[in-house]
Amino acid sequence: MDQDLLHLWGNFLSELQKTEISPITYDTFFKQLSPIKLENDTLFINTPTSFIGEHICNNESYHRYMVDIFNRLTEKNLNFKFLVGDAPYNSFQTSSQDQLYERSRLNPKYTFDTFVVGKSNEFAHAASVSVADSLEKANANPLFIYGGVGLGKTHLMHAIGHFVLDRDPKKKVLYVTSEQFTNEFINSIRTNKNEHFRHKYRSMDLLLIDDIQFIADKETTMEEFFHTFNELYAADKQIVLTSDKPPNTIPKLESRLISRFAGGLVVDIAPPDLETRIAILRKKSDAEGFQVPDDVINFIAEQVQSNIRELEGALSRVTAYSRLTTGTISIKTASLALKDLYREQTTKPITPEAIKKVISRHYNVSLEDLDSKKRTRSIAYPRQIAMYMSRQYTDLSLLKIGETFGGRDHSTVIHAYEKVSEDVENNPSLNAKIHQMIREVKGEL
Ligand SMILES: Nc1ncnc2c1ncn2[C@@H]1O[C@H](COP(=O)(O)OP(=O)(O)OP(=O)(O)O)[C@@H](O)[C@H]1O
Repeated sequence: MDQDLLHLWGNFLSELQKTEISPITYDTFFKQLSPIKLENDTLFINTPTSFIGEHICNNESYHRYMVDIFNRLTEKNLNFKFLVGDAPYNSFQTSSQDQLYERSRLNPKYTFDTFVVGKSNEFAHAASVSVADSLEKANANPLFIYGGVGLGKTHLMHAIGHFVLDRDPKKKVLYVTSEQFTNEFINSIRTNKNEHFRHKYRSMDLLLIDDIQFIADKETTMEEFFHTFNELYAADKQIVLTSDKPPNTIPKLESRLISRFAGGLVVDIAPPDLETRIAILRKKSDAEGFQVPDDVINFIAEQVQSNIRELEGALSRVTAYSRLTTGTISIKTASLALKDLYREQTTKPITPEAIKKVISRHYNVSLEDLDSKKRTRSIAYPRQIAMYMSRQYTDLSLLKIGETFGGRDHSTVIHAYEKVSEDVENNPSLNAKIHQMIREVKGEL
């Protein structure tokens, strides 16, 4: 086979693995493909079964990843034709609506319509809708969304972009990760195009920057971002940022940026509760046209608890596995499909009570003292760690956690969470200790 084509395909696969495509989806679908030939901007791809080709063609975000990555690698907008054996099977081409989204780098799948709202994300969702709906006013500027991996921050950010563009396609909207921002900035210096870079970013109506925590250790990029931010802010242009932590706990982030971020609207997304996970799976399976029985949806939702990206990956794996084996989706096929990935839930549930017991043992503090009003450091700090763990490892709201610690209010829990998050970042041994304690809570040690 053409070595250049093989090389291109290898680069595509390794780029794809850096995206949000889950390892399960990658193994189940993309790894099975192989390139045949590249002819007149059309890439012919072999798929072992029509199901795999169909699955990829019907999924707009997979399409987007393919278009984006090949565009970067070849500087061309390729079309793709899938073949099963030698028979033409299916193809997709880039439409003008796609081009608009492509300019803004928005994923067509991430809209408010496809976002399931539950207790864990309702505030972040409401804030995002309000920002999108009143763009001109830029009342909450910046909107800063933070939370753990795979919980929907990027999705909400894109949804804001879609809402704005659907209402007015002339608006200048741009989504970038902080890594892309950094790379473009560095390239602009290298190629003497810094003015162009500045003009591009500073003329946006809506700038969406994902994973902003990654610019914190890059001083010159941070400086550039600071000026971009100020200019957009002064012109009442909306900025939306996401991060894995709140602004004041991002290590090495300059204090002038912390105060600007905190001056906008800061909202968090927590891991979804069971009901929300079920609703997400139902919505995804309906959207993909999968007929998944309720008991299987419940089963998957119970297996995959903390991360929505993994939840989606598990659903894809179950449907693919069922179709390729028995042809029907049942609890039996689902548990076989997931058996290597998720051990049966034999661990104990994580609750504030169980956390307090472990903390009490490790720090030699009584359970009564953890709930008491005592503020000596030897009691207050273990209490703060227990609150942090309750926030980090359970679905409970701040209010509920406060209640279980002797009726404290939610701001005390936020304060404890932020303080301990910062300590965890700066102190690897505390981080390790918390991991060990959580394993004890789960009964694994
Ligand atoms: N509430 C939701 N409803 C429907 N789908 C969701 C929801 N939240 C997340 N998802 C889906 O889960 C996947 C991961 O979400 P997303 O990429 O937005 O997470 P993230 O918080 O930005 O993660 P990371 O920190 O890793 O970048 C996406 O496919 C997204 O569509």
